[in-house]
Amino acid sequence: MKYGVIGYKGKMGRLITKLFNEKGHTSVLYVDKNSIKQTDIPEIIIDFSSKDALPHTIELCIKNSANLVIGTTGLSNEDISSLKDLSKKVAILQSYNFSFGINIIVEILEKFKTLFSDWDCEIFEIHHSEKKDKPSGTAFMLEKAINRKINITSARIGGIPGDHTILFANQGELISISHRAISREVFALGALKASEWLLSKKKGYYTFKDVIKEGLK
Ligand SMILES: NC(=O)C1=CN([C@@H]2O[C@H](COP(=O)(O)OP(=O)(O)OC[C@H]3O[C@@H](n4cnc5c(N)ncnc54)[C@H](O)[C@@H]3O)[C@@H](O)[C@H]2O)C=CC1
Ligand SMILES: O=C(O)C1=N[C@H](C(=O)O)C[C@H](O)C1
Repeated sequence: MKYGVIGYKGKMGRLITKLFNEKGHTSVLYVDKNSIKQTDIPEIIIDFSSKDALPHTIELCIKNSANLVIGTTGLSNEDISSLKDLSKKVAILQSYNFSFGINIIVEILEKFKTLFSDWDCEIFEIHHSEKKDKPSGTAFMLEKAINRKINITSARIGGIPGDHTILFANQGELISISHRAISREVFALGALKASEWLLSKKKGYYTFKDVIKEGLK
């Protein structure tokens, strides 16, 4: 596929470009802060950058009729509404976490949340010290899956790619559900899987759960 990367100079942008090229895909659009290079029309645009990039990303998707895979976090409700509007024109896959593991945990939480309705719950997340947003997008995804207001504790320390723990406790027991990304390559692999899946779609709003749905049945 011909693809473009928004945030190509960043940690995720560089990994995505390397992986996609290794798999035989061709990068034809590179965008970063104050920098744009285009050699052809992309079929898919992949955005792992910053919420500030979103208006330009949307403009590029419309101009190139390109589908969008977006992993950028820290998006507002208005940003999500803009993406939903865009999904009437092209296909969009948005997720705050492109690992299989977190999406499986989300599925489990959605299914069993009522069993925990009278348990205390807290979410803890740890990320590398360069991460700009707090709490993580994934923590919000987990809170949404449990469907109630949950206290989230964040730490920004060292080079941790992404750790999330959900604790459920009552007076006699503690359940801990944890996920650790061992390397951020897992997110690049998820973005590749998502892009290949989205390529044939014409329009609509999808999440990474749609990609892994077959395996969850
Ligand atoms: N959904 C997921 O699975 C994952 C999401 N992320 C998210 O992806 C984003 C990027 O993460 P990293 O690569 O670690 O960050 P990074 O800071 O290493 O890279 C971000 C890149 O975006 C560029 N950028 C910033 N503002 C821009 C703008 N207005 N226009 C174009 N480019 C712009 C920066 O110059 C930088 O090169 C973050 O929002 C992060 O939370 C990161 C890992 C996994
Ligand atoms: O910025 C990161 O690095 C990550 N961001 C995502 C988030 O905010 O949840 C996903 C992952 O944990 C890595």
